[in-house]
Amino acid sequence: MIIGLTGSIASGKSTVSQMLKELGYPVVDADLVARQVVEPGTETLQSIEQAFGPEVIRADGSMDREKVGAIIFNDPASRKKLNDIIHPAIRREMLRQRQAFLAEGYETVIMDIPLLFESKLQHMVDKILVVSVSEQEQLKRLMERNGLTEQEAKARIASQLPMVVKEEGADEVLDNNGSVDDTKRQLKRILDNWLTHP
Ligand SMILES: Nc1ncnc2c1ncn2[C@@H]1O[C@H](COP(=O)(O)OP(=O)(O)OP(=O)(O)O)[C@@H](O)[C@H]1O
Repeated sequence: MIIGLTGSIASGKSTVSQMLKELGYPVVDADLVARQVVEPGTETLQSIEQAFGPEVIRADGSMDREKVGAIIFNDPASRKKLNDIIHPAIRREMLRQRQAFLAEGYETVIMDIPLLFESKLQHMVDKILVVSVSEQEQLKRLMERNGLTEQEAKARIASQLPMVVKEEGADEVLDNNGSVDDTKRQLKRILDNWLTHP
């Protein structure tokens, strides 16, 4: 079974992803994959160099994110060009890692995809688990973790798909308003249920 793990900013996805790793599940981490596909020497980075010129590559062979950021800033055509290179590469690599875990003999694979709904990647998974918190708790945790003002934190929350929309698309919603232990108990219950009644 392929389980997609998602939620909103500061809802507790990383916390739950870590719990799943501790329980022994293999995790494909979309944020990590996004960095892996543009590591020095990758085909994707070569394509980016061809598209935007050698100045986007640093002396050590890594991508100069600031330069790339400056090029695509306020330039939708360049942004699209970059996304058209990077997004398919991320999807391919996520599927490759998923397949590698299955080939190793794992029967359940977790795909930790923060923007699962925004990127329309529902087709990659069999079940969707959404980690949810109340707006109040989300705001409080985000301000604390990132040292943001209320206004800054609210702006970040507003830039994503609303929590309720994600909950509607979920097979199960994990309520992360309580303690970490409470979340762990819910997680185990949901997994037991899915894995015994797929
Ligand atoms: N049940 C909980 N009780 C208290 N604090 C929590 C709980 N779950 C997570 N947190 C804290 O809330 C913050 C956000 O959690 P986490 O980083 O797991 O969220 P996330 O969804 O991965 O966030 P992002 O999308 O921004 O990376 C962290 O500081 C984390 O330690």
